[in-house]
Amino acid sequence: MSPGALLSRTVCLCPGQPHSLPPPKTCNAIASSQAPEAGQHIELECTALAFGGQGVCRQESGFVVFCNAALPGEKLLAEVTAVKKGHAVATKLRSLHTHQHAVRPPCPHFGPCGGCTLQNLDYAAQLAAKREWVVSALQRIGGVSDAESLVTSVVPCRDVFRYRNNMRFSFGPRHTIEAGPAGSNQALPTAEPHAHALGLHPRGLGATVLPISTCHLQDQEADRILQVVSNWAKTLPPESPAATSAASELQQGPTEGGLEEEDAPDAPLHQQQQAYAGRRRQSGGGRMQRGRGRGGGRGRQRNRTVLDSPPEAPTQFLREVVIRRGRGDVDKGIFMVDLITTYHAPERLQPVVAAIQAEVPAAKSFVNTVAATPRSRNVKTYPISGPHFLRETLCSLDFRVSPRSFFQTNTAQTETLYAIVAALAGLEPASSSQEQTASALENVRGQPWDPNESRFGSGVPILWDLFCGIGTIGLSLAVQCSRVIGIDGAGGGIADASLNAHRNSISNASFLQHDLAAQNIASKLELLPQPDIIIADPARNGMGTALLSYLKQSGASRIVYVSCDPASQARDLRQLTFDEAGLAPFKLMPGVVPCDMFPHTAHIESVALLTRA
Ligand SMILES: C[S@@+](CC[C@H](N)C(=O)[O-])C[C@H]1O[C@@H](n2cnc3c(N)ncnc32)[C@H](O)[C@@H]1O
Repeated sequence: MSPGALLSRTVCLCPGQPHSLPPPKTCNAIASSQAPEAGQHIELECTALAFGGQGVCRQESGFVVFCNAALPGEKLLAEVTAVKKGHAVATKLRSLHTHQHAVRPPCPHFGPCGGCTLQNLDYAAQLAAKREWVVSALQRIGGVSDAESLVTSVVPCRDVFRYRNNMRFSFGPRHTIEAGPAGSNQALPTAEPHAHALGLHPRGLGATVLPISTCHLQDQEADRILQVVSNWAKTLPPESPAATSAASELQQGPTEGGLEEEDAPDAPLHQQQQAYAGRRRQSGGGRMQRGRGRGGGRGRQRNRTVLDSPPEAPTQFLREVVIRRGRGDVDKGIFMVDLITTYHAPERLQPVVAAIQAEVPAAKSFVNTVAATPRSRNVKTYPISGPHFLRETLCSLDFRVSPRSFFQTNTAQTETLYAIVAALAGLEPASSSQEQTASALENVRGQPWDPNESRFGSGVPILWDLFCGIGTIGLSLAVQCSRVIGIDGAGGGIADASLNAHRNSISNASFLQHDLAAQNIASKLELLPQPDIIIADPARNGMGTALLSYLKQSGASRIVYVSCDPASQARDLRQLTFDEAGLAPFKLMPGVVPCDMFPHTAHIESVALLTRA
């Protein structure tokens, strides 16, 4: 979320209404006459990190300025890049003193890359800032006055670099950008448009691509694949100006830094419906609308069919590449490469597949996803070579992951997250082998509530795993339940989940495809065996109001709410705990546990337990 979005989104804290982070109170109090001018160099003091990783700074007058790369407590010199109503946006030029938590970012792309915006802050300080985001969202959006005492310290990640099992890189349609002054986040248009740059979107410049040679979040062999694809792309003849400008218009990818956590919900090969569009929608309504406006009619028209051959209008062929690495026992070290194109022309991809195979023998699986636009409703994935899925191991279970199925990106830390979820659900964690998991559980149990108090006897509870993806959470707990019902909107994820139950000889779990945001969702859910425990792990936009109302009137005694967006989580918790006539509210329990799945990025996972008040 950009600071601008953070300030401009409308706020309504009535349960059941869409709402968002309210603007900092100070902003409205400062007269706009005290605003700096664009281009001006100003001295700032950073007081906090806003959700999204921007430094919240103030001028001496108190005027609020959001500045990237600014660290809490730092005094700095910055250049104002934009002045909005009530706040300004600036780029850091240099620090005015040595900051105690500043570290040298190891990545050469730090600054312009929109991915690791916190790489210049030491890890302990990152964790402190992330905890503050969760506390502040609960206070300001959730209306939780004692949030400070409810939220535990953040469960850290053991591996703070190269922890991701997949990365998505974009082909640049028209411009590339270069690094700005060291430590700053400045993006500069190059003189020469380059149609075949491969990299990540810089923050705030969705239609441009920062060429990336190495990403410290993926492993080094993945870097080699990235370089092979990048070198191949450079040898291609440039696209026609019409094609690149069409792509530029349509390219409003949400993957700033390639780090969107709502990776595409999947549908089975050749049965994709709405999945790719779903991911884009989940990642932020504002972006979706913005993209639609820019894409215009052309984008909508293309959405209707998958393009099995080049379209009539000039179209840039290459869109994105996703590099996934198996980290489980079976496919450990095996890569799946998904080349995402705007139309199907497999012969054009053969040279790059051969080049990757020659350079990185561990790359065994190649697929081609065809999506005419980032928001295409019809998407197909065609196998090119090798298996068209990966096998992953989580909590000692074997999972099949299709190319675009959602799978948590930090495999090692996912086991820790799931152990926290199990503990809060009153169940035994499926895996507590890692030291890290043990300390996470200690973190949970150190709180003044006792999970044993309402512990379910083995095999008793009915568990609903809402937003289940490929079924990982529910299946890992199935042995302790009489029944697990997993629900997700993505057909491909549900297909994988059912296969995963079978593959692991789990017979008490079933998986259903439903749009949990639908207004009539109650009519679907009331037909199911009613839950004792609900685990909900929605995408970034949280749960819909119809679902929240249904959960409130369900017979469930506890809900474990896993979220990758503290703001939408706080909003939903407010509705679930709101005392309405005739509906027994839930109570938010002490022990809201932030778990860091994404070091150096402005993302935090947070797990909350609700029980009946
Ligand atoms: C953060 S993922 C969680 C997946 C799973 N719990 C896990 O740990 O891997 C969010 C999931 O929500 C699903 N989803 C998003 N919007 C949905 C909707 N409106 N209805 C149902 N499922 C939805 C996505 O397909 C995705 O699988």
